[in-house]
Amino acid sequence: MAPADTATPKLHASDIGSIKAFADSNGDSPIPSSYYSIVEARDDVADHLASSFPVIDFSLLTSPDPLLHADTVSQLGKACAEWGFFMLTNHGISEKLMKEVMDKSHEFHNLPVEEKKEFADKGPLASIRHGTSFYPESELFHYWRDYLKVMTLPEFNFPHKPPGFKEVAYDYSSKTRAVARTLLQGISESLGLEANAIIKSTGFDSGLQIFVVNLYPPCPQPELALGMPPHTDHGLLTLLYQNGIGGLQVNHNGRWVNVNPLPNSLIVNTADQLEAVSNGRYKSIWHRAVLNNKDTRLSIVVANGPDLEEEIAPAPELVERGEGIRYKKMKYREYFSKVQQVTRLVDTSRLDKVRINPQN
Ligand SMILES: O=C(O)CCC(=O)C(=O)O
Ligand SMILES: [Fe+2]
Repeated sequence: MAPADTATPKLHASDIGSIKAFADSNGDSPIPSSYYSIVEARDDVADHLASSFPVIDFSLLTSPDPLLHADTVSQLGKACAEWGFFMLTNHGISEKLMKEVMDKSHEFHNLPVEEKKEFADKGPLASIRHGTSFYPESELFHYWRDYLKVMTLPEFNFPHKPPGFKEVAYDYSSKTRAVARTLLQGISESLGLEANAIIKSTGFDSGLQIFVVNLYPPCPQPELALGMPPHTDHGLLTLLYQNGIGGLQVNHNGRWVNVNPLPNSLIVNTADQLEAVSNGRYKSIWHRAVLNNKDTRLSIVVANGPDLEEEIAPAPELVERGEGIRYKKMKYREYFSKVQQVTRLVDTSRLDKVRINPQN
């Protein structure tokens, strides 16, 4: 007798190489069972919470009016403490640049598979990595997503095709870095620290930046698969921009919430190193990407981290004022390479590697 899943063979992501190429040829046929990730409950979305998702107006944070600035700093602190995520408006990055970087990112993923082979993922510290799923070699099931990940800082690297991509990506990476730097100043202030405290203690000005383009093709059975599993980001601050198609869900007090950003806004989240630096006041929040069966979704994610050689630890002022030290000191390079080895992100937190009391 034929096995029950004959119609949905257990294809391995590494054999597929690109889920976009696979989806293009698969049409509306059932998806391979190796992409089923239904163990992660999908019916618990709390839509009534979406309207309370925080919004921060960047132009008020940079306002010369001290009252407007102080008020925005306190909103920023509240957003980081309560959600660990917020939508950033009026960030000053032009619509033209955002459109260009999105168009070129899409063009990259649309290049024939052969043309992208030279960028195939050769491990976490490679400067340019193109691949599919999340950790295709070791994960329990695969994810309906292709990626391009490029280290754009401390040195700028970038694929040389399609023409013009490198130039707009350079511009976008620099501008988002400046926005992240200003946000870190506001976040420092919101913790009662000197504005440059986090920038200095994490070596931010010689820090890591990774530019990621995620592409999620339409999935004929979106209720069975995920684009990205629940995870936290490893750096300090992540800035996400999507092509108008929803899919990001944020875990808020145990419930999944759909994020519906305004056009041209950025979605920002506090990541693992910020949780450690803030001694746990600002948590690194779990998020995931869900799929749809109509539209290709792209997200451009710029992850901003510390200097790889810097030892990251809670700010001493917070430890003295608070409940004692809650995170161990760890060099960012060590943390970065450790988290790349985590395979079962569903039930383990990367931060348990540095949490002094993993219950916290
Ligand atoms: O595409 C998304 O909405 C999520 C992407 C993400 O979380 C990541 O790249 O770390
Ligand atoms: Fe993420």
